[in-house]
Amino acid sequence: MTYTALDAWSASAGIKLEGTALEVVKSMRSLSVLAGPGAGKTEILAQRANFLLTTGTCPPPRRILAIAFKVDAARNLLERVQARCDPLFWPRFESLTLHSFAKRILDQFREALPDDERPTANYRIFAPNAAIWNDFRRSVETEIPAISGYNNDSLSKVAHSEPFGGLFPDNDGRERVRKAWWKFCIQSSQSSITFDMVLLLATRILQTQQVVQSALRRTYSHVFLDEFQDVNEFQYRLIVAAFSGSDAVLTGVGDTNQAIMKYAGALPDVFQRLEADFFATPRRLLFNFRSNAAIVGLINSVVTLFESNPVPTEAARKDDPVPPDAIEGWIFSTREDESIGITDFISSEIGNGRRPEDFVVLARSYIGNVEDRLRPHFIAKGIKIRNESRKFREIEIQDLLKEPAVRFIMATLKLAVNARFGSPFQVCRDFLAEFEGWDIASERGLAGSLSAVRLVVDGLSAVLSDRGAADVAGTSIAEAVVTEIRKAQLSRAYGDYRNKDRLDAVLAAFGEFYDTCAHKDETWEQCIDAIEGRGVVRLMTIHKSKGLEYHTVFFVELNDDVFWNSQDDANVFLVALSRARERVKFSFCEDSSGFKNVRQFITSLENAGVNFLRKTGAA
Ligand SMILES: Nc1ncnc2c1ncn2[C@@H]1O[C@H](COP(=O)(O)OP(=O)(O)OP(=O)(O)O)[C@@H](O)[C@H]1O
Repeated sequence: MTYTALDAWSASAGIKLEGTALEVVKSMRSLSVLAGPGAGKTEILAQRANFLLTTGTCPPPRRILAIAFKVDAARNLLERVQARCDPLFWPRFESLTLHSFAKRILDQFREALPDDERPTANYRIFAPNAAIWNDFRRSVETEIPAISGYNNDSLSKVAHSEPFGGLFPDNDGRERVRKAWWKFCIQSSQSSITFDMVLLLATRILQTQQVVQSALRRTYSHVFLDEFQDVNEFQYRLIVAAFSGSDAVLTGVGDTNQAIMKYAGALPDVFQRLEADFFATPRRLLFNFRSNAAIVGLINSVVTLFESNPVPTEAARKDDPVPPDAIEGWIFSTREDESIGITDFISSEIGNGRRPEDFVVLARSYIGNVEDRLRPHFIAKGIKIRNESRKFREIEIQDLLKEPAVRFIMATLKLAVNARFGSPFQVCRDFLAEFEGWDIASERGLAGSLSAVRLVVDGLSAVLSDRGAADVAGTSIAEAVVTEIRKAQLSRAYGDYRNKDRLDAVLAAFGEFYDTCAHKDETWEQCIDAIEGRGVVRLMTIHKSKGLEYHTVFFVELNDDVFWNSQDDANVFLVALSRARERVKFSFCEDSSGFKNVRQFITSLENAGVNFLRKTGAA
């Protein structure tokens, strides 16, 4: 293996790395990096992985572990590393969510737990609802009469508090409740445990089993913590148990303005803790690579509405041209006028060569209502629109497409109909190699995965038998790709699918969603584009826009004073605002019930440089 000399290493084409960004990429010590939206946090981690692997700074057999807090963030980072790094190197880069990291420890070392804390091998993960808390109360009310004094919230706190007798004295009533909950979850023929319990158990294993802890520490020389602002206490403790006091170099990256998870208990001082516990040096990235100068200016002004001493970001694209309507507010008399106005605007932009997928319409909630209002106008103009929150079998489209089973089906389908968008061969091969445990860096693994790809594609082609997309049912495609054997493999590879109903629901949802995308007289390519959202204008809630970027962002339905009452809401709004590359439009309607509450917000936007126009429905 040939390594690049440290000072001969350079960033991938098109990526500008200077100053602090370059220092972060090449750092030999732990860092805690704060950066605003669009600062290139994900890109910097991808470049850092490339640097560490290709220069031999992370030497084999040691690996890099990247921990993210959402499945798509973990996948996005892995894809960027794969795209920028030679296949000789990137297999030593692992990108996991913290949950899957914890689950992996639990699954491998479950046996090390004492009897009363050890879930059964076939344990399932659940989120307790009111009915389950009631069941629990009923099951222990004779033994612990005080249980009636606990509401669901306090029950959840006690149940998931510091376990194993660490927090409450033995004679404290709460300790009895906690123990009873663990017994309730663990001691049946199939244990049901919460995600928090998975984290606690994995932490427990690392704290008590030195061999496991040392093996983990030997494996990883570098650890990335992406979206670190979202870490809560349990999650942080797992990271401490895994790596505190080791030689691992940690890189924690995050953005306090994007702390979307505050409601889930994210730690406000998590960066300071990283600095104290891991001797991480603080760094700040001040550029925004995504948005043009007008939008960066707006973001900086809006931040001052919510924070007393914000650190402004600088537009890295300061020399790029800015469209005259880059930041604009629109006021319509009625919602009907608004729907016509937005549709006409997008339609004329598409007429000028912009793509439908360059636009997103964001609302805080009730996105289905927005869809109902816009759809007829979009149809009349021949533009496809998609509400990413629309559910099939309780799964939102946006989440459905991220499901491993669906990504595997889509890659196979593309190969079968010869639609090459998005490296389907590589995706399909990697899935199959993962299912079979093949190492594609080895000759045997590569040959095995190639013939497996051929086999699965041939199997699907036989089912399609030269028919058009609309003549094949979505369920037939799902069944042809995800056979019973593949189902078993998927459930081995992805903990979520261990619950058979869940995998079946994903496959059924895919089938139904496919059927809505396959139209008569359209080609396979059009069908695949419709599934993957090319050629469609998207609608989504602002929460779901995190991590994405669009040319033009419309905000609608911001007519809600509740929205501006908390720092969390402000953060969510800032995340959404920073999705825009070139243009942001804030649209308000006078006939919506919340309009009377947004005067102050409109004034603030005006003060921040947003030009408000009174609009009519007509183009
Ligand atoms: N150093 C760089 N040089 C040029 N372009 C860059 C650089 N870093 C990032 N970009 C581009 O800027 C955009 C934002 O980058 P990226 O998604 O990595 O930022 P982020 O900080 O992770 O974003 P966010 O947290 O707001 O979702 C992307 O289009 C990316 O390709």
